Amino acid sequence: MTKEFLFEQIQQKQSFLCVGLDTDINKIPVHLLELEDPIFEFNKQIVDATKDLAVAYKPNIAFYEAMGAKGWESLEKTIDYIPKEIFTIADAKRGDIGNTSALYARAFFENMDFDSVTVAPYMGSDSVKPFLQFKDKWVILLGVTSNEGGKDFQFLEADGKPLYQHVMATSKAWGSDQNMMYVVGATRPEYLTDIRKTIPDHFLLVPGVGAQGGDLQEVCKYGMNSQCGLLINSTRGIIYASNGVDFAEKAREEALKLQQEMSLLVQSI
Ligand SMILES: O=c1ccn([C@@H]2O[C@H](COP(=O)(O)O)[C@@H](O)[C@H]2O)c(=O)[nH]1
Repeated sequence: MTKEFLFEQIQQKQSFLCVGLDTDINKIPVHLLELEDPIFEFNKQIVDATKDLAVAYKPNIAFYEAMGAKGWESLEKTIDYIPKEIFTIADAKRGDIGNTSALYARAFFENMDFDSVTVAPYMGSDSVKPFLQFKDKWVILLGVTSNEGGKDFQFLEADGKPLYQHVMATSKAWGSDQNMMYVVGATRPEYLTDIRKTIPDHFLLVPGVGAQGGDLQEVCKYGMNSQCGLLINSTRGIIYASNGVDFAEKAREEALKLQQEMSLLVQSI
């Protein structure tokens, strides 16, 4: 998917919501467990209930890998089911020596038809560049993560700048704002002004709204750009709003609350 198309979708839907699909067999409603593929059935109903409100879906690969071969099957069916105009993110946090990264890239971009994959920058350029060889596919590089432990390394100073700034300033030359995005946690909006000085035009994937307590307005105040520039992810706050038979309906209600807030913000661009 191109950046222009993504922005068109944001304008059309008045939304920059990314719904996380971290589907945990132990958390889904019990009535689904008697079905052949409960994980896929859950995802299908979440997608059906939210697809007019979301511009992206983000399955976290851990939730599928943990289920073995059956989990990969549910993931493949989910990706095939999501409408093509919706941006898909394999939240896999991959990255390895070049020839290994090339195979990770094939797994998500050729074997499965994801639009993007999250990649950890720690192993440097040759671990990231193989993911950038695919037309209209995206790398989403970890920048400033939302978790408490993110501060263990990401803010350490080198040459007067925090490590995450080195990551962004160096890596942006490996691709462009047409094939790279960065993860910036919603729990750390105070870094967005500085981040926008380094990468004014790139899209940011922002997890941490909802269950982790990140604030949508704060993120938008400092992180939005003229093409929106943000994909805001909420997972547990949406998909586990209820664990009863009304789970999809309640998920829609939560997604709608965020979309309505986003609509006003899109209009202000
Ligand atoms: O810095 C990061 C990077 C990734 N994540 C992932 O996003 C979702 C968040 O889920 P919530 O339920 O909305 O908290 C999840 O898949 C994380 O692994 C992140 O939270 N922070």
